Amino acid sequence: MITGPCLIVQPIHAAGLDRLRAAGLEPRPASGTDPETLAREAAPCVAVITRNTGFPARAIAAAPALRVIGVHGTGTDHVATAEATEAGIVVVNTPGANAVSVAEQTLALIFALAKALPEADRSVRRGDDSFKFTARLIELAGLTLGLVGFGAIGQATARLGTALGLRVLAYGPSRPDADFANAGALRAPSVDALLAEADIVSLHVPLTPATRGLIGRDQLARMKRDAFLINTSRGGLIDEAALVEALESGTIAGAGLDVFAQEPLPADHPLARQARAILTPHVGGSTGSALIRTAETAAGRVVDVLAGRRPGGLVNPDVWARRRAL
Ligand SMILES: NC(=O)c1ccc[n+]([C@@H]2O[C@H](COP(=O)([O-])OP(=O)(O)OC[C@H]3O[C@@H](n4cnc5c(N)ncnc54)[C@H](O)[C@@H]3O)[C@@H](O)[C@H]2O)c1
Ligand SMILES: O=C(O)[C@H](O)COP(=O)(O)O
Repeated sequence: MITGPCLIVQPIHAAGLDRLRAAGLEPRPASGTDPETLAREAAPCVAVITRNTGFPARAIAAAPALRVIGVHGTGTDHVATAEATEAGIVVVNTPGANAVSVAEQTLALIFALAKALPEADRSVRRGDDSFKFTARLIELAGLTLGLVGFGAIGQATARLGTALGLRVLAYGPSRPDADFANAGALRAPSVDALLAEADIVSLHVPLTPATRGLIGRDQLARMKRDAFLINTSRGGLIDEAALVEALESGTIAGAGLDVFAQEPLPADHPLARQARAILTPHVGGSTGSALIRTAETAAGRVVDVLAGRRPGGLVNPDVWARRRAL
């Protein structure tokens, strides 16, 4: 029987909490997400489950009993994995658990831009039919969708795109040809080639030192003037000041963003004033089914680690042999 408290940094679906309780753990919701609160509340815990606010080095240092950090989701850029590894703490995530939902969110942002959904909705509510006659909406079939990153979400997005009649071009140098063939995508030789050719550019790479600022002023200038940029991955992939400038000057036609360098996006942020941008608050994985899958998978992997079973989704596999003992 496993016992001990598991800090829940941000709310997760009850299915995950039930899984922890069934194994003997006591889920404890954190009362805040600042490093000081997390350090204080993680101190007695054997496990932590975190969402995209992450788990900082300071909290790791303050938690001598901590054995495992479960990441609710795929991206681990926000977790102090190097410090966890150093301390012998296992980090697990849930790749793929929310991939289809994020691909659907990507398509939702594309549709919202192409069909001007916010503007259309507002015009109806005003009782004003002028939009019907001024609207110049976009037919997607036949356009080129360019995907930067071709893992679980990139491939799921490609399948949805090809079903709509989009021509899908993808950049994923480490992926085998079979992934492209199975998803109906063409291989792009470089990010620059993809930027020049795509009518819609969508980002699906993790945030790492190599991908931070991947899309800056130069890359935006390479895009077509009537192209859209979509980001459901991480805000840090885009130089947001350059994006604001590109939207204001008409260098690109619009942006659909689910993620931001700072979350929540401050209400007075220049992106929040862009008429050519559609913004959602990091909800790509927040469908009912993805939330259940992600919470159950994260909780199940935390329980596996504490029970001594090698879990799926090991982020720091090297630590397994020298993990902290219970
Ligand atoms: N908005 C949301 O709620 C949400 C939900 C899930 C994931 N995400 C984000 O989406 C990202 C992608 O998720 P995924 O499930 O597709 O992950 P994945 O690991 O399956 O795929 C990522 C792909 O990017 C590739 N890659 C890494 N660096 C690259 C580079 N410089 N150039 C080209 N390719 C590169 C990897 O090799 C991999 O194939 C996650 O890292 C996460 O940050 C956001
Ligand atoms: O990387 C991911 O999977 C998402 O960013 C998950 O974020 P969430 O747990 O806050 O939904």
